[in-house]
Amino acid sequence: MGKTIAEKIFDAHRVAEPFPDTHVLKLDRVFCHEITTPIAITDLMARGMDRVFDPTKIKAVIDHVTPAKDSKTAEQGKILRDWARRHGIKDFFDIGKNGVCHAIFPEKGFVRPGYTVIMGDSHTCTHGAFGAFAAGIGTTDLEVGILKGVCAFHFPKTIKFILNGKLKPGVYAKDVILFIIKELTVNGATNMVIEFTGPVVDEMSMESRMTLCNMAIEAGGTSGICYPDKTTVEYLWDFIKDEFASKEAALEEYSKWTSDPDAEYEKVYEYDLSDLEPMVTFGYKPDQVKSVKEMEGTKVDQIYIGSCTNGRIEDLRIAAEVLKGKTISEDVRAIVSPATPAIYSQALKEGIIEIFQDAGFCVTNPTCGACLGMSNGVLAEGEVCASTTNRNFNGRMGKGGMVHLMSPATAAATAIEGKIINADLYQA
Ligand SMILES: CC(C)[C@H](C(=O)O)[C@@H](O)C(=O)O
Ligand code: SF4
Repeated sequence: MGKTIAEKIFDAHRVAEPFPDTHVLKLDRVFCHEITTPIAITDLMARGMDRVFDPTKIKAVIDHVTPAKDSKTAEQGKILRDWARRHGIKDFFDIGKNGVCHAIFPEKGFVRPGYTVIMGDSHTCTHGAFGAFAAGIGTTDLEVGILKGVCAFHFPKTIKFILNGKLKPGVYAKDVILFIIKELTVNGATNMVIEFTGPVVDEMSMESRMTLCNMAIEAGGTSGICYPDKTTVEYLWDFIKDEFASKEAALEEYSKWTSDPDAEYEKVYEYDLSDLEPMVTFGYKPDQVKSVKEMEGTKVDQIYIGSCTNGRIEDLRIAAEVLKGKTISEDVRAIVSPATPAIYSQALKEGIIEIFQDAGFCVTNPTCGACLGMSNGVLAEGEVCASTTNRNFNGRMGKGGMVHLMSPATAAATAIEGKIINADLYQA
């Protein structure tokens, strides 16, 4: 019987199987941010176990609320900062150099095909875009990961999506993943890995694959995963060129991280996405999804473009294309948060920041910011936000606020209209 990519990664990392269906895996990366890691650090200190397994495999960032907005968030940042210094964690990204964890860590080349990655953050599944097994975990697992460099998982039961056809212009990875979550429902992939395969994925950039994998958790998935290919090698090349004689050699090595044709799946879904329309959520659950056309005319108060889902350069380019030479409706306010300093700089160079500002957007520093309703764009009671983020839970961006999840193109068009609208009106 063949194996899935996740099973192969498990086989290559398993150090023990102490109980049936408990696979203890060696970790290649432990990622950390200032909301969840300080709890683990404080607990480890209290137990007299203030140690780390390998400072080169731990990467840390202050990203959720930065610059700090109050004493509590200042303290969280301080605990993480002091810990990184104390243990010689060189890859620690603080104010001025920091960005959203799931954008900055891949951008720095920290994720490779075949890796195991954990983080105390639910959207860690994003990194599966590189052909890695990447999972969000809780405080206890994080503590063990930091101390020992291992983590226990159940067998990676896998659901496979074969995405055929070619996306229409104006339809993006965000529309694809919203469609998939609608099909799966919010529990449809609980404790399972979601494999994204097929011509639609093959055509996607790494940025788009990250958008796809990012929302695997919104269907309950442990990790999203794409097979590494030429696009993966191109993206990583600057970081791996000393390891391989050529890109072809890298591709050959990474190709082992692919599922066998006779691998066993829990379920296989196959779709032709050639007719897929832009999608948007309408309720408080990410599986409450309709086409943008069905939701057209819904009034919004705020537009937010950013986050680990859609705050990358590709996303800003797409939104700027729609916004170029236009201004946002007088009835709304709009905020954009480039996900990392490198994305911000690139957007500046390309004139994208100017387009956003001329259109009337507020441009913030790289941060999770408004995404989780803790800073930089909290909604008031009863307000509605058109957002490129990944969660529309009740009150997510502010108590009593409502969020509609959509692509950067739809968000940009919605900013111009002040109501949800299909971006095709503004696209050449
Ligand atoms: C703060 C953190 C624990 C949380 C998560 O795990 O997802 C956050 O990133 C979010 O998106 O709500
Ligand atoms: S951008 Fe939003 S979803 Fe992503 S890690 Fe930050 S808070 Fe969580």
